[in-house]
Amino acid sequence: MSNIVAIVGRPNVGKSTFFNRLVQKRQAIVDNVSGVTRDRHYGKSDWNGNEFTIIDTGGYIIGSEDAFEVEIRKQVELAIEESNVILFMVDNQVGLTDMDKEVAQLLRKSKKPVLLVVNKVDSNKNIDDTYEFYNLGFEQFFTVSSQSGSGTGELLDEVVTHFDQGDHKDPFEGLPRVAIVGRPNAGKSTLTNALLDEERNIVTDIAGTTRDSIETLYNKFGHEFVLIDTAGMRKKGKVSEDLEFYSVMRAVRAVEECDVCVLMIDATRGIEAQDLNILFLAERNRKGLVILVNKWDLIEKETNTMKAYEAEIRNKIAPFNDVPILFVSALTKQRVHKTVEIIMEVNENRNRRIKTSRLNELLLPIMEITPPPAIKGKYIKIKYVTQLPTRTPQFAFFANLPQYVKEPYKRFIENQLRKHFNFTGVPIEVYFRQK
Ligand SMILES: Nc1nc2c(ncn2[C@@H]2O[C@H](COP(=O)(O)OP(=O)(O)OP(=O)(O)O)[C@@H](O)[C@H]2O)c(=O)[nH]1
Ligand SMILES: Nc1nc2c(ncn2[C@@H]2O[C@H](COP(=O)(O)OP(=O)(O)OP(=O)(O)O)[C@@H](O)[C@H]2O)c(=O)[nH]1
Repeated sequence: MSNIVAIVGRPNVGKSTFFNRLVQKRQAIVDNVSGVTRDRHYGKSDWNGNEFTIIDTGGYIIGSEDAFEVEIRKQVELAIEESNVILFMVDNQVGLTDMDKEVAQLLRKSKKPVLLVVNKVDSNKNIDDTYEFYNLGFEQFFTVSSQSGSGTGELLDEVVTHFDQGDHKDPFEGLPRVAIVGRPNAGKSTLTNALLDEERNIVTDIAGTTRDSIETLYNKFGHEFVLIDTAGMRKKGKVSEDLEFYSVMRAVRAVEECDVCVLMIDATRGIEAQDLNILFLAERNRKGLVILVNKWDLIEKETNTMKAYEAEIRNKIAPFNDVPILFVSALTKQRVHKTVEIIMEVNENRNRRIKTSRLNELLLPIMEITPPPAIKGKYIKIKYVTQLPTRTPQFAFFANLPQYVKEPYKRFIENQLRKHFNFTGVPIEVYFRQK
């Protein structure tokens, strides 16, 4: 279940300052693990044990005031469609502006909770100035200082009360959940149709109870999974999709709700920055991943075309490149069945559990022959390994001096795990702990 909080508001009110405050601590840790550069629009945070995703919808508005009108409308529509709670931020130092009123107008259409956040209230003596914001017509408002952090706690206490508590019944409990994502026009709808259309009798559409996702059961040829499709992704043409940011934001919810993410690439365009953003999103969320190079029917083939294409992709997505890459045509249904098989295999890999005895038998001798390099004359001794009881593959290695084990050695270990067990398409994590 995903909980997504979106921050909207006119430029310069402090959205990214607030965003950074929330994601900072955690992001530093996550980035360290994956080596991925921080996305300035998307991050993870938590409050009292409630994990959530925070999206900063700002920062890309360029050009004239007219352009602003259009952009802010898109921002707000996206926030309404894709998030669970919306934070509408205004600036107490500047006071109430016409732009704020326009944003408020758009937000009134939302059925999702909107919390008005008056930012830059740096000291209590500014509180009196905030009352003009009552004119925006929101029942409740919160005063914060993104710079110092004051007021954040009270705001978050309220935010988490609006989260999906997961108390509704999932009719597809236990089945793998699959999201098809990719840039506009990559062929997502065509693939969905190819998978589902012809055998209508075994296709059921169930609109999400508290969410807006549409979930469709795929059950053919002995394979069963749930295709998830968010309402926002389905509505076509409502928002122009030319900006990199939008296609990523549209993918956020689908990626969070899935077990396996199918990333579709248009073969005629190749893998692009947006695709990599979605891929990192899946990796950071520890989801299974399958890459489909679609529209392969349009490519002129010579010897090695496929090989070269594949090599280029693997190079671009490194270091996480133990990922299935399939060349398909959703239109002619070429290799669509194979795609299903691979999705199921990746899901199986993601659930793979390896016995502690087997891990130790295999890895201890390898680590004996190739130990981590000694640091300042100190030798690192790894005593045993175990897979953690987590939902996705994570391994703990117990050692005398875990702090001395560096990234390259962790990579080496990860590669050994991948060499001996099938974890294709699955991010795995390796931790070193004190023993
Ligand atoms: N005094 C004060 N200044 C703040 C506070 N929060 C943000 N600022 C300042 O306000 C300015 C704008 O902040 P940003 O976080 O970049 O604003 P934004 O809403 O993300 O702006 P866009 O990226 O243009 O959408 C910066 O100079 C911040 O330092 C605050 O709580 N108090
Ligand atoms: N030649 C060829 N065309 C394809 C293939 N798959 C999709 N197309 C075409 O590409 C166009 C876009 O396909 P869609 O399935 O609508 O793409 P989408 O990813 O759902 O697009 P958005 O909804 O805009 O995000 C359509 O004209 C399809 O007919 C393919 O395998 N081969």
